[in-house]
Amino acid sequence: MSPTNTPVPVLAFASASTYYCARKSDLPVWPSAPLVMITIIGAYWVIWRSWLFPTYFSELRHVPTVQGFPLWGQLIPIIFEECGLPQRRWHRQHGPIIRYFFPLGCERLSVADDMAIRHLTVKDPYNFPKPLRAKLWMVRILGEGVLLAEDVEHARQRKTLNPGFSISAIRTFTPIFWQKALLMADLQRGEMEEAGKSSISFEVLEWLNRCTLDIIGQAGFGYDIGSLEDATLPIRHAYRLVFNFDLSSRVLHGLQAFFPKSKHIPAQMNRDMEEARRIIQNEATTIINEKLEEAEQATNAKDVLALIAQENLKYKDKGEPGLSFETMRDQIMTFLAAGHDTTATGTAWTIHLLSIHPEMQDRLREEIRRYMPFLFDPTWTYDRSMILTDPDRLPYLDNVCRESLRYIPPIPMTVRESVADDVIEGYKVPAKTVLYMLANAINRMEWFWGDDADVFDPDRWDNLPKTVVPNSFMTFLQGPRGCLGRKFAEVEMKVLLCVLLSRWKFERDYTTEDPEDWKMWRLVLRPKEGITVVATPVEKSMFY
Ligand code: HEM
Repeated sequence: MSPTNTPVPVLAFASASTYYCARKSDLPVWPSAPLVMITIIGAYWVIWRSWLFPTYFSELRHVPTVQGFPLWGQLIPIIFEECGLPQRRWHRQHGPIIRYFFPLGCERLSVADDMAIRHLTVKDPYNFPKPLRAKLWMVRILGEGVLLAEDVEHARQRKTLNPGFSISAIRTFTPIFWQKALLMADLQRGEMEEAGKSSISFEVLEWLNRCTLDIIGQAGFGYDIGSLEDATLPIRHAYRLVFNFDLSSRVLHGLQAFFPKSKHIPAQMNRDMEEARRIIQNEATTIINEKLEEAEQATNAKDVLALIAQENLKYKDKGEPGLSFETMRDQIMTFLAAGHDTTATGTAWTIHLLSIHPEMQDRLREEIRRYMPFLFDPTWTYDRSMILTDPDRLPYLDNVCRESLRYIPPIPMTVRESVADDVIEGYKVPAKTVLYMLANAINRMEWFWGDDADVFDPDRWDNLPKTVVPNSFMTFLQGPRGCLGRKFAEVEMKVLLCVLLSRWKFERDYTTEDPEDWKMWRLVLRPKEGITVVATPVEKSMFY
């Protein structure tokens, strides 16, 4: 029985009592009848949603449940705490599969169990697509590319794009990572010299966002966005608008998850999102106009645009119409967003963690010096043929990156909704159940990571407990819907850290708020005011 349907016996009871009351008390049937009826149905609905349904009728009633009143559910901690933090606590109290409530008694499941995660991500991923409501919110900025496609269409797009993310393809992109990272470091140095100081305080997330945006532009589409050289470009402005964290924006974003139509309310946040969407769409259109022809000629190229162009030609060769302009544009929008903010946020959080763990920072810098001494030589210029610039050779760097991505996952959660009835780890899960996999909870569960799950410790990766399985680390999700750009992001992040740490020693800027105090979720988990660090040159000679 659906909780939203008022059962026929209740309607019959309400009508009969309405009629009886009106007759008994000599009241006119209008307007007393409708009032009595509404009162009875309302009372019944409240009792049904808050008690009868969740306790006695719901097919999910056997799932361990977080205490609270289902009518308003656990909305307050979910809204006011960091994304994933309440669920981390509830999983610790109630186990790896839990039920909690959104307002009006809407049930939600959160899974942090290896087999259950495997079920959702590998065994039956297409029975658990992203809910329409979540998509409607994301589509404005991401376009309808591979991230939001489902089922056969998703499998087709993924197959087209896969070659662009193979190890050999990433190797061809690595020189771009180095060139842009070195350009960023040079520009930072210029800023310090201009200020005439011996150290500088800068917001590292903004720098990294510009750098990774330029990287995805060049590596993904052979297009020079140039946001490192010009911080005021409209495209950067657009992404800044998306991350506006003032109170009214947060409330409206929350509202849109429930009422998508609220995007038409003439509020500042809706105007900002529309402006951002327009700018990002324009940028994607420019990329197609300027680069598609070139990409069509580059038959051996593996960047995203070349792969889309080749697919387009394949259709045309078969006499079919080919991909629509909107399909290509939306795919570019997807990669522009998914391919830059995530890595920038992950790298910025790593810089923050290293700034509050100076001994780890020193150790990492010494490793970089040992493997890549040329980075500390002011006369060195990048040479793309240098095998020594492979950042995967540095074991401690690998540990630091993994641990930072475990400890603060840039995408803290993913949401799914079942299409058909299913059984997950013995629990019957009816169609239309909304389920969460929260990396920000799963990555910290003691049953995977041990008692020190909440400690930031890169060395753990040298000696993982046997309980750690692939699904204990959900930063990139898993399975056919897992992050397509995982290897791309991992190498990019390492290159960025090699360059930044060989140039700068980072300390936390205690004149600013602790970024860990207020992490906000909007596509990624980012600090409200960015991450400001005090940077001092490692080698004076690097700065002339
Ligand atoms: C540290 C950086 C990154 C993290 C933590 C990350 C994380 C994720 C996660 C969790 C998902 C699954 C989202 C969901 O389905 O709910 C995802 C999907 C995706 N990511 Fe990443 N990502 C990162 C970097 C990148 C980069 C650099 C690219 C592209 C160059 C990229 C491209 C994609 C794409 C295309 C998908 C959609 C995959 C699909 O649905 O088949 N990501 N990413």
